[in-house]
Amino acid sequence: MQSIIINAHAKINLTLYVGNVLENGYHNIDTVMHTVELHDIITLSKASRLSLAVTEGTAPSGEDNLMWRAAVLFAKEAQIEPKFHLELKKRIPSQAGLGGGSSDAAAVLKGLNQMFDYPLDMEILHRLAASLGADVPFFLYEGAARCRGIGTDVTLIQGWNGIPAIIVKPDEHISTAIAYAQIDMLKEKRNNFSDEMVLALKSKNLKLLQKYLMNHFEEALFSKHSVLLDTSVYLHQWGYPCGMSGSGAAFFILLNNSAKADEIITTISMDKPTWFVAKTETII
Ligand SMILES: C[C@@](CO)(OP(=O)(O)O)[C@H](O)COP(=O)(O)OP(=O)(O)OC[C@H]1O[C@@H](n2ccc(N)nc2=O)[C@H](O)[C@@H]1O
Ligand SMILES: Nc1ncnc2c1ncn2[C@@H]1O[C@H](COP(=O)(O)OP(=O)(O)O)[C@@H](O)[C@H]1O
Repeated sequence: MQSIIINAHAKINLTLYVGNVLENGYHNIDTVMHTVELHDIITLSKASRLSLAVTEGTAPSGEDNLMWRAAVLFAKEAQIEPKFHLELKKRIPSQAGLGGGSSDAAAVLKGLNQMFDYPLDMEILHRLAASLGADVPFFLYEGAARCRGIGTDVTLIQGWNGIPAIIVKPDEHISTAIAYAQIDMLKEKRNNFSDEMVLALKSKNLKLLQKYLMNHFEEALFSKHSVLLDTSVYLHQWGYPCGMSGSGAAFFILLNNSAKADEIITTISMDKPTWFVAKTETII
């Protein structure tokens, strides 16, 4: 196989409980993540050297791109020369809590493994993924999962395919590391509803899902970033399940009706012309 094209999907966090901080600065978390259809497009080709081109949208080029680091790690572990061309069409907004960079990195690991006829097993891929970022292992599996530890302990759960969704991102960028530091300042935190969220997905009950959405980054960041609080209030006006994804600044709305999603998107696009707004759906 000379080349391969892969869709690298975004994720949303339906729950995100942040617990204690570890000695290395990372935090224990408990999060229910779900893949959505919104995706970057990655093409991997055999070449004479390692190169990377971003041909649509904006993302770091060269070694600063997680895809590059994933390719180097893969080649070393598989004991082959890193001679690949990596092409990225970037459609997932960056620094948004949608895991775009992590998903791209996982797609490179999976794609190269397929291209070279599976030299690495899932356990090794998981280890390489975890060394690239706490969110990366989830994207090896996709669908729906409960992720614990620092996010790298992935348990697959029953997902809910095809919930119409809207992804919205105001003009704000939040660094994940800074967002975690803000959580350490919180005196009180909401309960962890991850057990309940697993059941809400299993029973495909949108009301239950709405009841149990939670994200500690909302509590930590809304008081410091008024744009985020304002966005949350604005998006809740329609009465559908709505929350911030990961460490922000993207939000999602989940609906029971695709036509209503179109209507809401038209309104948001008129009210907030500079925001990123996209219609998508959950996928498993
Ligand atoms: C918050 C979450 C929730 O899904 O997603 P995003 O909002 O970034 O999408 C993840 O935990 C982000 O995972 P990821 O983006 O892979 O994190 P990494 O690159 O490994 O780490 C970035 C920084 O976040 C902090 N970090 C990350 C994970 C974790 N469990 N505890 C942490 O404290 C560390 O300060 C680290 O230096
Ligand atoms: N392939 C990539 N796509 C996007 N960002 C990347 C990529 N590789 C590295 N990065 C870096 O990672 C940072 C976080 O990006 P991203 O993964 O989109 O954030 P988040 O996890 O918050 O959704 C970016 O600011 C960028 O500098």
